[in-house]
Amino acid sequence: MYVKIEGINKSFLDEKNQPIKVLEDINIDIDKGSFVSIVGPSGCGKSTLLYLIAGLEQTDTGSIYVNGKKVTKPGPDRVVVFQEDGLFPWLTVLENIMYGLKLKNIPITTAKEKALDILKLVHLSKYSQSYPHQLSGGMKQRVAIARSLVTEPDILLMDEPFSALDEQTRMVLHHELLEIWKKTKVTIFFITHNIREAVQLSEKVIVFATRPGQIKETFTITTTKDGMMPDSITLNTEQKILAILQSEIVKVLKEEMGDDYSLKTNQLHHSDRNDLGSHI
Ligand SMILES: Nc1ncnc2c1ncn2[C@@H]1O[C@H](COP(=O)(O)OP(=O)(O)OP(=O)(O)O)[C@@H](O)[C@H]1O
Repeated sequence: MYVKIEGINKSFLDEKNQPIKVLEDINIDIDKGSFVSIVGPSGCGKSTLLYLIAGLEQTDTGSIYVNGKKVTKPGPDRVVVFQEDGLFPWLTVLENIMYGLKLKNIPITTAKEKALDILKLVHLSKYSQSYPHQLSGGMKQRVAIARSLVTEPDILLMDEPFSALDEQTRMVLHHELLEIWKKTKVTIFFITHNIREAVQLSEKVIVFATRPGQIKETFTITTTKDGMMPDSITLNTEQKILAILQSEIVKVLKEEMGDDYSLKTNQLHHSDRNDLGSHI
C-alpha cells in the first residue's frame, strides 16, 4: 500500500485546555497514483487529517506511512495545495514556479526548463512573465498547482483548492486537474465540501461522520473521468452521499444550536445537471 493511515486518533485542546477529540480510529489505504477525496461536515477533521499526512501535525496515536516510511515531518514527497493560491505577488508566474527549485539549489537553466514544461501542462505558457494580480482566480490556482508539481512530489494534498472559484472556472479546473493527474500519475488526496466534485474527480470518496471524525462510508467510483457533465452513476452516488451527510449535518447543527433545531431538507442543495451539484 502506498499511503497507509493506521489507527489515527487526534485531539486538540480547546480554549479551556480541555481535549477535544477530532479524529477517531481512522484507517485508510491509498494506492499509488490514485485519486481519493474526503467529504464530511464542517469541523469533522478533514483538514487535520491532511495536515497529519503532510507532517504538519502529529498524531496522538496511530501512524501514517508513505511508501513504507513513517511520516514524522513535512517532506518533498508531499505538497499541500490550499484554497488560497499563496503566490508571491512580487514574482512573475515563472519566478513563482521556479521558487521551490531555487530553494533546492537546482541550477537556474534546469529550473527554468522544468518551470516552462509545467506551465505548458497547465496551459499558461503565454503568461510566464505576468504577475499574479494580472491573472484571474482560476489562472492563479493553476499556477499554484504548477508550482506544487514542479518539484515532482509523489502526493498532492489538496485542501478545498477550488472552493473560492466560480462554478464555470471550477469546471475548467476539474478537467485540467484530471488531465494533470493522468499525465503525471501523481497521487491526489482531495478535500472538498462539494459532493459532486468529489464523485466526478475521484476513484474513491470517503465520507466522514461528524466530530470526532470517523469514516462513515467509502464509495468506489468506476466511471470514466473527464470532469465534464455528470452521468447517471455520478448523480446516483452523489444522492447517496448527500443522504448520509444530511443526518450528520443535523447532528452538528443540533450540537451548535440546540436540540430543537430542525433542518429543512431544501437547506441542503442538490441539483441535477445544470450546475456543480450538491454541496455541504
Ligand atoms: N491547531 C488547532 N488547535 C485547536 N483546535 C483545532 C486546531 N486545528 C483544528 N482544530 C479544531 O479541530 C476541529 C477539526 O478541524 P478541521 O479544520 O480539521 O475540520 P474540517 O473538517 O477540515 O472543517 P471545515 O470543513 O470547516 O474546513 C475543529 O473543531 C477545529 O476548530
